[in-house]
Amino acid sequence: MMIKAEERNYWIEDTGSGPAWLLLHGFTGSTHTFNECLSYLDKKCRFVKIELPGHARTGPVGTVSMEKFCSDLSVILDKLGVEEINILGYSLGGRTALSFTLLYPKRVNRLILESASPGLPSELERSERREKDQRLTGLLYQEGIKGFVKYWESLPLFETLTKLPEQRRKTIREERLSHSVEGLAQSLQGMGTGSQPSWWDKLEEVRADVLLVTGEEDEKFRSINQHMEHRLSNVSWAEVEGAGHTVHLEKPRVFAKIVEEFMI
Ligand SMILES: C=C(O[C@H]1C=C[C@H](C(=O)CCC(=O)O)[C@@H](C(=O)O)[C@@H]1O)C(=O)O
Repeated sequence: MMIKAEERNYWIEDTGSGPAWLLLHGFTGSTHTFNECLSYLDKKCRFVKIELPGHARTGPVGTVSMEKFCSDLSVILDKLGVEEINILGYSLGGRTALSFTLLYPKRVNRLILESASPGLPSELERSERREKDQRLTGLLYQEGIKGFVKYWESLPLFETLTKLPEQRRKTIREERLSHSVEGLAQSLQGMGTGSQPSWWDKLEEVRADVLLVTGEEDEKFRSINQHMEHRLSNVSWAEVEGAGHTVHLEKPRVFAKIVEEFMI
């Protein structure tokens, strides 16, 4: 269903009953992203899935900053009658989950951050990342969605996905191809890693119980999460053997077990 927040309409799926969990996909993802791993969950939960600005059925809604999206999310949760929520976020969705937790601390109970970061610590790094994402936007417009996805799939960060059976890779590719150039460009500009605030100096303020999940073969985000762990108070960290950045797709059963053990 579509739910309006200010002048933006978001695609939302609200299913099940029990403790409410908000599921936030990564860049080029959709509400389908966690479907396989959730199929291995026994625990009954209410799942609220949303397609982030610029993605899939939400589509291009203008350039939405991380803070503005979190404000929209609070409106959407109000409209769904959800006061307190638990959040599972992957990559971009993890950065978004952490942002919402810090901006609306009374609303978040438990937080699972898969392959996520609190942003970039210095303005120089953020500026350099914004320039990099601007070049990525140029590639989007130059090559179109098919050419962009071909490039995106080839990034070293996703090398471990090549081990998946072709049919699984085809499904992931179809999800990445389901977005518009304009939508992904707006996502990069508004909610890109270099566009959001750095939360590094605020991690100790997080009161929610946090579970960090990284793939053992994702060196970059293992290192980031090592630093995050030192700054978070109520935190545990699961490193998944034989997985890279996209743990929930590479090891869906293992990921589901880790998540289920953290859910209450
Ligand atoms: C390539 C880098 O950064 C991107 C990597 C992961 C994030 C993501 O959401 C990818 C989801 C996916 O394709 O499965 C993305 C983000 O946080 O927006 C980053 O731009 C990198 O080397 O840091």
